[in-house]
Amino acid sequence: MDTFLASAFPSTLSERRRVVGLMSGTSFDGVDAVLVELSGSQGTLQIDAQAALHTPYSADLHRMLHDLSRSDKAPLDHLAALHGHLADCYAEAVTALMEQADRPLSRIDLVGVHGQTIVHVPTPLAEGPPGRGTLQVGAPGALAAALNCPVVGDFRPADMALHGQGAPIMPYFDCVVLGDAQETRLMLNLGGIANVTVVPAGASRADVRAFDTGPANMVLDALTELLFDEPYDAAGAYAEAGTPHADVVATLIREDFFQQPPPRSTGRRQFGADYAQRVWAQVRTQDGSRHDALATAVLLTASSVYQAYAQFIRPDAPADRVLVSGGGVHNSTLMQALRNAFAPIPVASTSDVGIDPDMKEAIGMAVLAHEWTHGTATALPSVTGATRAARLGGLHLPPAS
Ligand SMILES: Nc1ncnc2c1ncn2[C@@H]1O[C@H](COP(=O)(O)OP(=O)(O)OP(=O)(O)O)[C@@H](O)[C@H]1O
Ligand SMILES: CC(=O)N[C@H]1[C@@H]2OC[C@@H](O2)[C@@H](O)[C@@H]1O[C@H](C)C(=O)O
Repeated sequence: MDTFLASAFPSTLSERRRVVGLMSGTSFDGVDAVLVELSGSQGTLQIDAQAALHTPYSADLHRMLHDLSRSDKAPLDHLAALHGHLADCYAEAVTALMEQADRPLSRIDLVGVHGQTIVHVPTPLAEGPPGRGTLQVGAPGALAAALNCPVVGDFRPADMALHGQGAPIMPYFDCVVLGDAQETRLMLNLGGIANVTVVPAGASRADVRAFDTGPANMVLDALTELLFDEPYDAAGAYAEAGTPHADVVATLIREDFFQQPPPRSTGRRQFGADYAQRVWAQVRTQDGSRHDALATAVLLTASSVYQAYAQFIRPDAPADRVLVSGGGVHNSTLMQALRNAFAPIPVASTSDVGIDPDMKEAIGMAVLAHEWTHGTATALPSVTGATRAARLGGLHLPPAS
């Protein structure tokens, strides 16, 4: 197979590649696209960021994704149509990225695409078919055809086949790119969901721990939409004007999910719009305002991240620094709540270590695709619970001409 790739797409396997990474996460806000030049592998990996672009989803697409992920009776034809439509959206995002970089599409050697998670079933359902699975839409094969370029996607199933949760998959990047010989680092991504990776000073991959801590922007966005009719709480201004209801947080944080030891992963099924409604109902019962609801959701995020750290990470690997990525870095109220919770441990953005916090996961997808071509097993069984490390992803090639 590598022989075929080498003859049909020689630049894909050249020492220094131009790789596009595409991420669209649980916030359903749009597509993050990066162009990076990558060379080396694992310990010798070098990343040279060239261009980055966020392309927002249209309001219609945002709503359709919400509807699909919320409903237990989502129409299957809508799902199939979105699988194709998202691939078109990704192709448009890549085209805009390359225009911004002033480079032709033909200069791309490889693409890594995460796809849009619609539903993730890491443990068997109580009712229904047996088995576990994960569904990311945005067909990588269609994207390969649109861009006429090899695409690596479907990063989660191989780990699940080896009894892992198939998530999180960023810890490879956190360890290889952001790990440090002297400093124990806690990487915190504040996307729709909050997730952490701890990389102890000088650690090997087996020492890395990572898991989803619970909600981040997903609940904040749902409350902002419900109460202010806006997509998100810009800079956390509404939350800052409110007062957090600490007893509501104390009640919510006692629930099962927050006690569950890692490996654990979650998503919109658990912390979607219904959950936001519950938070609002509890704040309202105490005559709280809509600003208080946002302040409470901010405190819930910061407290659940800190509680997870204190319970499951600190005993073995006390952190020297917290490095935050994801859209949540722009929410100053949330960042302040995290600084309060973690003090005296400093809480900074990944930009302090040279990684654009808005593009970390997109760069991660480029790196996973690049490592796939090197045959690197990028899953971390210490994180996902798999029986051994899988080479994450599947290769999709353009149709033969
Ligand atoms: N200026 C801002 N102020 C406050 N919040 C912001 C701002 N910009 C972005 N955000 C938040 O960041 C979210 C997007 O974050 P991000 O792109 O990291 O999420 P994601 O990749 O979809 O999620 P995940 O990493 O969980 O898959 C938005 O929905 C919004 O809530
Ligand atoms: C199944 C799925 O899409 N999981 C996402 C989700 O969004 C955030 C968090 O939950 C994280 O575990 C994961 O994404 C990142 C890219 C990961 O796997 O590392």
